[in-house]
Amino acid sequence: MDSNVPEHCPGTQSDDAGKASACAGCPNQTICASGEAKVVDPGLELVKQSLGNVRNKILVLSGKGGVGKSTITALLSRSLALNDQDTNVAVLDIDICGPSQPRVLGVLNEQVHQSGSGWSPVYVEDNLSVMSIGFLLGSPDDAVIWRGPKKNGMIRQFLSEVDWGNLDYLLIDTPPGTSDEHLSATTYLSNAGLTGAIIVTTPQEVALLDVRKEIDFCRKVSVKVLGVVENMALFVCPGCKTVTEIFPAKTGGTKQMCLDMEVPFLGSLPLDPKIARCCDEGKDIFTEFPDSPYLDSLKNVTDKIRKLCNTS
Ligand SMILES: Nc1ncnc2c1ncn2[C@@H]1O[C@H](COP(=O)(O)OP(=O)(O)OP(=O)(O)O)[C@@H](O)[C@H]1O
Repeated sequence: MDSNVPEHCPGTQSDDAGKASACAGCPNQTICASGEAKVVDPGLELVKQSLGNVRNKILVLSGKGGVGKSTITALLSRSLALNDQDTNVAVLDIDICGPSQPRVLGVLNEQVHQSGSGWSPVYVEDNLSVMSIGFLLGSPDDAVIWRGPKKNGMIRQFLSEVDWGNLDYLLIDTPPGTSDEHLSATTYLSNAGLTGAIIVTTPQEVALLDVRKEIDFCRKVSVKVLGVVENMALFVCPGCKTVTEIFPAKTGGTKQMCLDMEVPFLGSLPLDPKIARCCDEGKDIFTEFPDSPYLDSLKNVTDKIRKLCNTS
């Protein structure tokens, strides 16, 4: 991080830039107060250059927390990478306050290294890498309490200073909702050619309400919605095989919401306790439980996303 940024910096784009009490003593105070810093963020060009060899850049979003966004990001990355050893996939975790990719992808104790060409991501497989603020924290229990400009700086660094190499897919795991992280990421990525966003939800009404807001956000910032993935829709009892709807849909569920909002429905994934266990332990469900019905559904979702990317 740029250590010269004051902790409560209002940000170069703010009307208070250079004028807030936090700006006192900052080396950029004069340029910020003059309004010159507001004009062009040099990070935009840096990110564009850095991601020049990344074919598909996909944001993974959710309206609510806990609907399975990080899990789907991780498993989708494994699924894309597994399909073809020549397909290079990476995950960027910009959930700065709750990074979970190092744990879910089983690389919790790894460290990132800095080289002449930038930060090297951590490799989960030969063709699957991950970068997360989780690797930079002293301990997984450390809280990150940052204001918007500092988060923006971190995201810019992640997007412009990681040596990803040639990538077919970069999946970006975000925090829930529409906050500073989303605005930063969409600004930098749109300029660098963002393929689109995948939105994750459960069929629960409260989650679907928030998905509508997420779709609205995408439209306002001109991000294409590749589609919506429904998670934890059904539970098949491993003993008696009874199928239970965990969150019964009262107003038509995710499919109907997709029709109403005119966005593609990418598929439905079941609730499977093996998923939760594998993700908590950082194990790979593809090798641990290759017969899990979850994986069949995930494969269908992956195929649809691959097709959407090849055509977009
Ligand atoms: N299909 C599933 N079956 C069983 N458990 C699941 C499934 N999907 C996710 N989970 C579990 O649900 C919990 C929440 O998932 P996850 O952390 O991916 O959600 P999230 O939307 O990323 O949350 P947040 O945005 O708050 O970080 C995790 O314990 C995860 O293992």
